[in-house]
Amino acid sequence: MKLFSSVHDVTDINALAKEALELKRNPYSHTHLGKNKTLALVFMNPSLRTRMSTQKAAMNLGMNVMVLNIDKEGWALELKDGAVMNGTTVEHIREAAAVMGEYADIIGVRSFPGLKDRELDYSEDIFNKFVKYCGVPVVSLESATRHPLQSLADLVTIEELKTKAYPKVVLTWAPHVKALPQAVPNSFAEWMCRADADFIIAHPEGYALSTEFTRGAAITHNQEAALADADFIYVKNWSAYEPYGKVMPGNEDWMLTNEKLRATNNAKVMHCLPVRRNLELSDEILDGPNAVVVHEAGNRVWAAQAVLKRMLEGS
Ligand SMILES: NCCC[C@H](NC(=O)CCC(=O)O)C(=O)O
Ligand SMILES: NC(=O)OP(=O)(O)O
Repeated sequence: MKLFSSVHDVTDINALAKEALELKRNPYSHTHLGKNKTLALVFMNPSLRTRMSTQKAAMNLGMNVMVLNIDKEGWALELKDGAVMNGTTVEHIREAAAVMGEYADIIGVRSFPGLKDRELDYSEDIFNKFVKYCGVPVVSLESATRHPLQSLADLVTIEELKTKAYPKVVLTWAPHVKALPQAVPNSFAEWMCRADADFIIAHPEGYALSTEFTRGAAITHNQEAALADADFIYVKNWSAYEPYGKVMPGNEDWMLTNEKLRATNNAKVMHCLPVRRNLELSDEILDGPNAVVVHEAGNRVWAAQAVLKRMLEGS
């Protein structure tokens, strides 16, 4: 594997999830694989889980890891080709990415969307320029439109905890005070559309995701109907795709509560984290027996380790 940017870079998602679970059972089975290999993690935005779980995964494989918070610690990056750099940007991504490729065998990149210009965000300009200029395998640590390491960990979690071959999985929109990216729901949808699951998306009017990611999913504005008999509920806020990046007033009643859980099949509640308590998800759910969010975050290690292992193997 030379690139892990979306579900399209994986031929068999179930085999990859199985490999992640094998690594969970035997984390140090491949410590020789990463000997004298270096992973560089480049962050343009904050991170707790992605940063620590990917570092841990690399260490389990015997790799060395370097982290650069390029937004705070690097030179201001220029992205535009042909730019006359007489303003605030100091270094072009062409040199920056190429230089990092001299120091690392694999590079991870986190680059959130600006949520102002849809065409620019959905072109994955920053992520694709890293891929183009660094010259080594690249793994997405959440890009403008996708978060595949999260989605793989989510698939692993569902495979691990499901009690039937074909569980009902509901992705439900949740309230928030800010405009958030569509990357996590886009990505979860495109993985779930290929998973062994009955997959439904519930969101208020105005929050339809791009059909590029949701093709094959059932979509409804009726949260109550969607939650009926659900085995897994994936809670996430996102801003509108059209009009791009907007947040509509209202819809506070979309927060998941114990009352809403009653109609489900004792559903396990998932969230990628970080989660804003009592806005996106109630205390009673997060502190109750149905929440699997910490377990899910734990699985980020095995997802990252399976991907890094394949990159190191060149398979
Ligand atoms: N990597 C996990 C999610 C990252 C991001 N959440 C956030 O930016 C939360 C910010 C806040 O709650 O203020 C998102 O939704 O894509
Ligand atoms: N879920 C997730 O990606 O968390 P971080 O943003 O903390 O990495």
